[in-house]
Amino acid sequence: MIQDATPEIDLALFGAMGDLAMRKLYPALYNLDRDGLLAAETRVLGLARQEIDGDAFRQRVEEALDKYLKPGNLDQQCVKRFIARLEYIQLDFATVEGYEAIREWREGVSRPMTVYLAVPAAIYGDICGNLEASESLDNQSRVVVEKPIGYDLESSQEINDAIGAVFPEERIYRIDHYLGKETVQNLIALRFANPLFGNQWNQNQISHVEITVAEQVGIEGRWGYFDKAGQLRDMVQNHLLQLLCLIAMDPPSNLDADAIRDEKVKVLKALKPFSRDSIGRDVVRGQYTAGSIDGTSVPGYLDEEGSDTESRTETFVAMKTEVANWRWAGVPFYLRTGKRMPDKLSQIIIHFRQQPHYIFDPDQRDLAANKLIIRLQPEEGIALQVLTKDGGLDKGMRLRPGPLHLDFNSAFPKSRIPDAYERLLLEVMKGQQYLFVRRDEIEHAWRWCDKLVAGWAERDIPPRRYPAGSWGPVASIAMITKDGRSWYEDY
Ligand SMILES: NC(=O)C1=CN([C@@H]2O[C@H](COP(=O)(O)OP(=O)(O)OC[C@H]3O[C@@H](n4cnc5c(N)ncnc54)[C@H](OP(=O)(O)O)[C@@H]3O)[C@@H](O)[C@H]2O)C=CC1
Ligand SMILES: O=C1O[C@H](COP(=O)(O)O)[C@@H](O)[C@H](O)[C@H]1O
Repeated sequence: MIQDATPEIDLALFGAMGDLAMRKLYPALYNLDRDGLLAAETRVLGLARQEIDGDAFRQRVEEALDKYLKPGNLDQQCVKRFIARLEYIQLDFATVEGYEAIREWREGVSRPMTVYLAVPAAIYGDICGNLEASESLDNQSRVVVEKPIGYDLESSQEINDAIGAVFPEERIYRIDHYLGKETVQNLIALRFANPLFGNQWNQNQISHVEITVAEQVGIEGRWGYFDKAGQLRDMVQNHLLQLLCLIAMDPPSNLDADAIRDEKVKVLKALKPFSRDSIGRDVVRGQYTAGSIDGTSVPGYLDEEGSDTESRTETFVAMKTEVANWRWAGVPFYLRTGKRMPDKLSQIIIHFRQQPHYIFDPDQRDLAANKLIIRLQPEEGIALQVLTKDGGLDKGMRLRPGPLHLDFNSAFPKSRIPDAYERLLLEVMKGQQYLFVRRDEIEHAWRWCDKLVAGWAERDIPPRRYPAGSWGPVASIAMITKDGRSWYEDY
């Protein structure tokens, strides 16, 4: 059944034959269609430079759905309905020639057009300029752009200027797909709907925060892109800093996009820059060497396809940082992300302070602090680790840590947890921007990262090696251990 809440749109998808489109966007659009969340008239125009016709394009998309959707979600009738929405135009995006075909596709149609740029950011400006020059846009058209926007502050400003010359900020949707993950939404609910947490959320009650985003994959054939970027630009500048902002921000006055984004910007501005000394002490860069993941041997970074054996690009970063404001002064935020780690795992751990006076067994003192464990993947859920009395007559007043657990899959068994791209595409269709990143957020994040990169270059700090399948260089463990703490390990 179509829910009339989703407005109809025309989606022009640049990069229609690329990895992102095949792996994420068509499956997400199909799932929305299957769940009755695509308006009947919504159409999708694939644009790419391959010389194929509409039928061959639809065939490729159908194969992608077969490959990337969970078998239980494939319903042949829905596949047929979804595929019938697709059309294809062959185009070289860099030149204006051929863009008139988009205008022709839109002739006689009044529904808004959304342009999705699933292409490298370096050609966002060309595409926006060509769309404008060919008069393919109107004053309702929106644009969706992917991360990373640029390589540093300067390049991101150039790209944002080029997009902004054609689209006003309120019609630009900058994707950070972590913001579409179910638990991230729940983080907002948890923090701002529950006084239990809202009132404890500060340096008086929280001792430190951990954010781990571990990936099992390596660079997946993306050497050309990744070796120029590295894990700091690929993951920290966007996903980890966005998570940090959602944890650290003050309550917004309402759920409007700008109210939320204003608060996130304040956090980014308050992030302490690293000094020459603290870079060596509080940041660890790593690069994986050959190893094994789930019992399968995998090559080291320098042996990946297309590699340059001299590369010093990092595939792992761990750091201790701080948000220098009244709420968070003195509370370390430990961040860690890497490729080729033992598990795919994204989680945030909020470590609460211990009770001011402790009355239980001194041997158990280390247990005596609550932790809030916010799991983004693989199993989405939130658990509060509390201490209770260990059961049994022979145990006396022994404490036992255990979770008060909210596992979204078992708590809400009937509702499928949607992929981040489903949520984000739906919000674009509805014209809601609160899950998208504003220009100033991106630029403040780059400013902070650029200083770190400059510090690495100045101090000439090479990445430390870690075997694929490990939790990163030993130095990343030492970095937190010297504060008398450890990375949360209940994987
Ligand atoms: N893949 C992913 O998981 C993620 C991707 N992203 C971002 O999404 C965007 C797309 O990434 P991804 O799909 O992986 O990239 P791909 O290289 O797989 O796809 C990009 C597509 O754009 C096409 N293209 C590039 N230049 C032109 C041009 N001048 N004219 C016509 N077609 C052109 C390429 O065509 P051709 O093959 O002919 O060169 C290719 O099909 C990037 O900005 C990336 O950073 C962000 C997060 C995750
Ligand atoms: O943006 C990116 O994210 C993926 C990790 O996303 P996830 O949803 O699978 O956690 C990362 O592998 C990729 O390098 C990066 O560009």
